[in-house]
Parts: sequence; structure tokens; C-alpha cells
Amino acid sequence: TTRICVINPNTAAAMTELIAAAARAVAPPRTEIVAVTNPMGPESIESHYDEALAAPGLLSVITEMERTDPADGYLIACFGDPGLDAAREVATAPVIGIAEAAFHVASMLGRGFSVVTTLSRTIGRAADLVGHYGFSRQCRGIHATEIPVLDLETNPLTGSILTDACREALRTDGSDAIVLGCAGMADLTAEVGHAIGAPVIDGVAAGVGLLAGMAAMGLRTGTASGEFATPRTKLYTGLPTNFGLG
Ligand SMILES: NC(=O)NC1=NC(=O)NC1=O
Repeated sequence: TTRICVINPNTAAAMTELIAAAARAVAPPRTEIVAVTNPMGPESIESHYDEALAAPGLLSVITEMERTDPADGYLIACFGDPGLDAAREVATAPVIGIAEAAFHVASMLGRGFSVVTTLSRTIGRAADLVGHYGFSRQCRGIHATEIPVLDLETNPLTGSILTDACREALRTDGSDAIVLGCAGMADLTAEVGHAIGAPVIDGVAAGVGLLAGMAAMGLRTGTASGEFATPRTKLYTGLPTNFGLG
């Protein structure tokens, strides 16, 4: 059995359930999805500050899993891909973020894609990730719905607001596909896709598909050498006792 660990980097357990359902909907046979909620940090991530405070707990989840029962792949299920490079240093299996996964899949569905995300203040971070992963040519635009992350589930208008924003993004950008800019939108992927008649990519599903494929290819990173090698042993002061490398 392949085990993929899907980590919600915020502490909202309800979002973890939504993320787990999206992951399990696309998991291939004999693939177990282990969904984990961050034990420490913000209840939602929609600023640089939130991302910084989500990373320590996220990393403790990975170091703990590596110590007890290493997974065959790790998915960071927040669109800012918080802590991704640090996670790669402590994981012995592939680690990908949902933004990274969604961009890669979207780039293979046409010439250009658009991103529709939550608050406009997160657009800069999404743009930075587009450039960092090398998709500046394919990403035609990044748009915000102005719905805060935790309001996605409670606002009854989310579905229609998101659908309208995705339809408008396709039109103004001339894109072939839409990337949903938040794990919390995962449960709306099918609804939006049917409404706008274009591929809509949720990074949770994209990430599970990619990680399952990498596991099937036997791709493990092990204790990589070079940039992503295990961090040198040192003293870390003030970390909670359950940290793996402390
Ligand atoms: N763009 C976003 O707001 N992303 C996210 N914040 C979260 O807390 N989870 C996400 O996926």
C-alpha cells in the first residue's frame, strides 16, 4: 500500500476533512490518504505572518511521521505552499505543495491558465510561487474573490461568487484552465468546472495524483545530499518537546 500524508497547515479541522475528501476522491487503488491537521499555528493562512507561524507545526508533523512511519509522499495542502523547502530537508519521500501541483497540471492543459484565489492580499504570494516554479509564461492572471479562507465554507454565496470569478478570469485572460487558489475551494471544483466548461484544477487532487504517480515510479528522495540534505544537528531553543529534530 502507498501512503500519502496530506497535511492541512492551518489548525481548522473542518478544512482538513474537506481536504481529505478531495484527496480520497482521486486516490488510486491501494493508496491510503493519511490526513493531518497542524497542531500549532493559525486557524487559516492568508498572510505572510500566518504562513510563517504555520511552518513550525507543519514541519513537526513531517519529522514525527518520518520518525514513526514514513509516508511515500507528503502534500502541503495550503496554496501558499508554506514550509515546502524546509519540509523537503526533513522528508525522505517527495514533498509537493498544492500550488506547485496545480500549476504543473494546469500548464499541461493548454497555453495558459488563470488563478482564482481568496483575499487579494495573497495575490503577491501566488505570483511569487508562479515565478519560483517557472510558470510566468503560462500564468495569464491571478484574481481574488475577496472571500476569507474560513468564510468559504460558511458564506452561502461562495459557489456563485467563485464560479463568476472563474468565468470572468477565463474571459479576460484568454486562459484554457483555472487553478483554484485555496484548499478550501476543493469541494467546489466539479460545480465550477461544469458551470464554466473549462478544466478547473484543485491543487489537493493534483497533488495526490502526482504523488501517487511518483510513488508508483519508486521515486523517494531519501536523505538527499546537497541543498535538501537532512539539517545539521544543532540546538533548537524553545520548540515544543514533540519536535522531531529538537
Ligand atoms: N490562498 C489561500 O488562502 N490559501 C489557503 N489558506 C489556507 O489556510 N489554506 C489554503 O489553501
